[in-house]
Amino acid sequence: MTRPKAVIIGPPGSGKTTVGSRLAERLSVGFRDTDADVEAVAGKPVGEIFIDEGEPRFRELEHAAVRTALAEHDGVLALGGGAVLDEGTQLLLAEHTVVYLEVGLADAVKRVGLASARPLLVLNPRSQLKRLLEERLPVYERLGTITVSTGGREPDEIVDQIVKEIS
Ligand SMILES: Nc1ncnc2c1ncn2[C@@H]1O[C@H](COP(=O)(O)OP(=O)(O)OP(=O)(O)O)[C@@H](O)[C@H]1O
Ligand SMILES: O=C(O)C1=C[C@@H](O)[C@@H](O)[C@H](O)C1
Ligand SMILES: [Mg+2]
Repeated sequence: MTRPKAVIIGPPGSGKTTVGSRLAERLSVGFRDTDADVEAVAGKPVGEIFIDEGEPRFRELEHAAVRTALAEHDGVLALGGGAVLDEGTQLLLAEHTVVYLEVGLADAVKRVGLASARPLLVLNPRSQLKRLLEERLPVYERLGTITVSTGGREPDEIVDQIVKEIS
């Protein structure tokens, strides 16, 4: 059965795209990101989907993208930051190697920057991120089969740890 070598989850700014793509290079496998898959299906960037069609529609498209990617991708798969909130997605993840990238509020704020392109963080990135972390941390913790701390660590060092833990 085809399945990803690793599925990467975590909050915005945890480094899912950055670390996930380097992990894929290191393992010589393909990298896929469900945010990009949703953008390809919708024909527009995530931010525009939120504005034109609303968050519930984005979440529907995202769940479909996760289901498809889990079934057909055999490399490294990064999920959008909020994908894990969907109960159907939580069930699908139960059979996978799920890497949770842990990040604290201060680092996440620094990494997403003040002028964020992320639709959920446009108004007040710090307070939005704080609320989002509080709400989601228990879910990330529960779903991660491997938890990797990213604070004060370079992406390549994080990749080293993941490679060790999944092999
Ligand atoms: N370990 C790290 N140390 C320092 N900066 C990092 C680290 N990981 C990622 N970054 C930087 O943080 C920013 C956000 O990273 P990235 O886009 O990979 O996060 P993400 O988890 O994919 O976010 P999103 O959920 O919004 O897609 C980028 O500018 C990236 O270069
Ligand atoms: O954390 C979230 O809810 C999001 C994270 C991004 O990856 C995108 O999926 C979108 O901006 C929503
Ligand atoms: Mg990303």
